[in-house]
Amino acid sequence: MPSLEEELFPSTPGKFKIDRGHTMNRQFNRCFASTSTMFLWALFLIALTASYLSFQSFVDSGSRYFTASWGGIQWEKQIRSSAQIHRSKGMSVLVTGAAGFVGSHVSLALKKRGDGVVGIDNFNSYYDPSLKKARKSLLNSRGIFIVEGDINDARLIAKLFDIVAFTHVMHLAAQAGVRYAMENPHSYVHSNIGGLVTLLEACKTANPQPAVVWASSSSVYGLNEKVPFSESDRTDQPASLYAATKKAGEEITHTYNHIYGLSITGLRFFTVYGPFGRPDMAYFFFTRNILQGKPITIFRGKNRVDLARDFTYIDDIVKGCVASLDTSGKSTGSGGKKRGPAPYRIFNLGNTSPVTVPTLVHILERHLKVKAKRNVVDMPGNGDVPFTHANISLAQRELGYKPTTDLETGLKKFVKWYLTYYGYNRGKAVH
Ligand SMILES: O=C(O)[C@H]1O[C@H](OP(=O)(O)OP(=O)(O)OC[C@H]2O[C@@H](n3ccc(=O)[nH]c3=O)[C@H](O)[C@@H]2O)[C@H](O)[C@@H](O)[C@@H]1O
Repeated sequence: MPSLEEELFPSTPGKFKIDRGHTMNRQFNRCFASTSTMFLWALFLIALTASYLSFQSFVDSGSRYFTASWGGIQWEKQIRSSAQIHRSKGMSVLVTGAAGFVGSHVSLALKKRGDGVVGIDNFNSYYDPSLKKARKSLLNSRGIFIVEGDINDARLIAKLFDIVAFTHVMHLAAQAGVRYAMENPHSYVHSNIGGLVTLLEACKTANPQPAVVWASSSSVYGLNEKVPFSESDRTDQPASLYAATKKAGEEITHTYNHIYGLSITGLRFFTVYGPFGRPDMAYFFFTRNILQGKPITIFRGKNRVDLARDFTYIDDIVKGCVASLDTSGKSTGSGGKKRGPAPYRIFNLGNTSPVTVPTLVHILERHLKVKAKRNVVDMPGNGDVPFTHANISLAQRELGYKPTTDLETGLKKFVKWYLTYYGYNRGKAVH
C-alpha cells in the first residue's frame, strides 16, 4: 500500500495506472484519493502565491522604509512650514528643479513676496552637484525647503499633494542642454517626457487641481528661418532630441488641459544666463576657460556666418515666470474629471535682440580683462540651430513682460558673481 507521501508526490506516473483486476470500490477510492490530491495541491498553490505576494509587499514597503530619503514627521513639518503663505491672496507653489538655475531664482522671488514655496530636485550629476547644493543652502537660508527626490517618483509627488494643497506648480525640472542629447538620449525621455507625465498625473488627480506653468524651450522652433519666432509659427522640425522632447511636452500638456481641465502655461525660454547659471552653457564655460587660459571653441554657421542667440537675463525670465503664475487662471477639474474649459497658453520669453557668439566672447573678454584663445570651427551637426530671435509681443500683452537687461549689463553681473563665487583663482571654487 502506497504511503500518503507517495500518493501526493508520485515518483513515477505509472503509480497511478489503473489495475484492471480491482473492484469498483477500489476505483472509487482511487478517484476520491485523486480529488483530494488535487484539492491539497490547490491549497498548497494558494498558500504559496499568498506568501509570495505578502513577501513582495514587505520587500517593497521595507525597501522604501529603509532607503527612502523622504518621509517622517519632521520632513512633513518642514514642507508645511515652507508652503506657508505670508501675504493676502498669495499662492503655494511646488517648484520642480528648485536647485536648478531658473528654479532657484524663481523660488527666491516667490518667497520674497510672501508666497509659499516647496522645492523638489533630484540633484543629479549632469553638472557639478555642488553648485546645486550651494543654491539649496541659499534657498534654505530664506526658509525654502527642497525635497530631495525625483519627479518620476509618483508616490513622492502624491505625498507632497497630500501634505499641501498647492495652488500652482512651477515645473522647471528637466534634462537640459541641446548637444548632450546625442550622448545620453534616454535621460531626455526620462525627465522631459516620463517625469512630465508623472507630474501631470499627480496634478490632474489633486483636489483642488493646481495651475501648471512649465519650461518649454526656444529650441522648438528648430530649423525655422522666419524671424522673429512667433508662438504661432510651425514647431515641427526640431534639430535635436532635446527640442523634440520639449515639443512633445507641449503636446502632452495640451492633452491634460483638454481631458482633465488643467490650466497650463508653457514658456519658451531663450538661452537664459546669469549668476548661479548652468556650467554646461557656453557663456559659463567660456568664462571658466578664458580665466584658466584654456582655448574656447566658437562654432560658425554655413558660409562662415556667425551663430546668434537671443540671450535672456535671468531676472527678466523670473519676472515672466511670476507673471505667468499670477495670470494662469484656475484649473477646472476635480476628482480627475474636467468640469469646464481651462486656459492653455504658450509664450516666448526672450530678450528680442539677438547677439552673435563672437560678440558674446568680446563682452566676456572686456569684463574679465583677459584675452580669449579662440578656436573657430564649423558648427558640427549636433543639434544646434544657427540663430534664435523671440517675438515677445504676446507675452508683453498678456503678461506685461518687458525685458530690461541687455547682454552687456547681464554678463557684467554674471562675471561679478562668478569671480565672487569661484574667485580669481583660475576659475576654481574657493569654498
Ligand atoms: O533657449 C533655448 O532653447 C536653449 O538655450 C540653451 O541652448 P543654447 O542656445 O544652445 O545655449 P549654449 O549651449 O550656451 O550655446 C550658445 C551658443 O554658443 C555656441 N557654442 C556652444 C558651445 C561651444 O563650445 N561653442 C559655441 O560656439 C552654440 O552653438 C550657440 O550658438 C540651453 O542650453 C537650453 O537648455 C535651452 O533650452
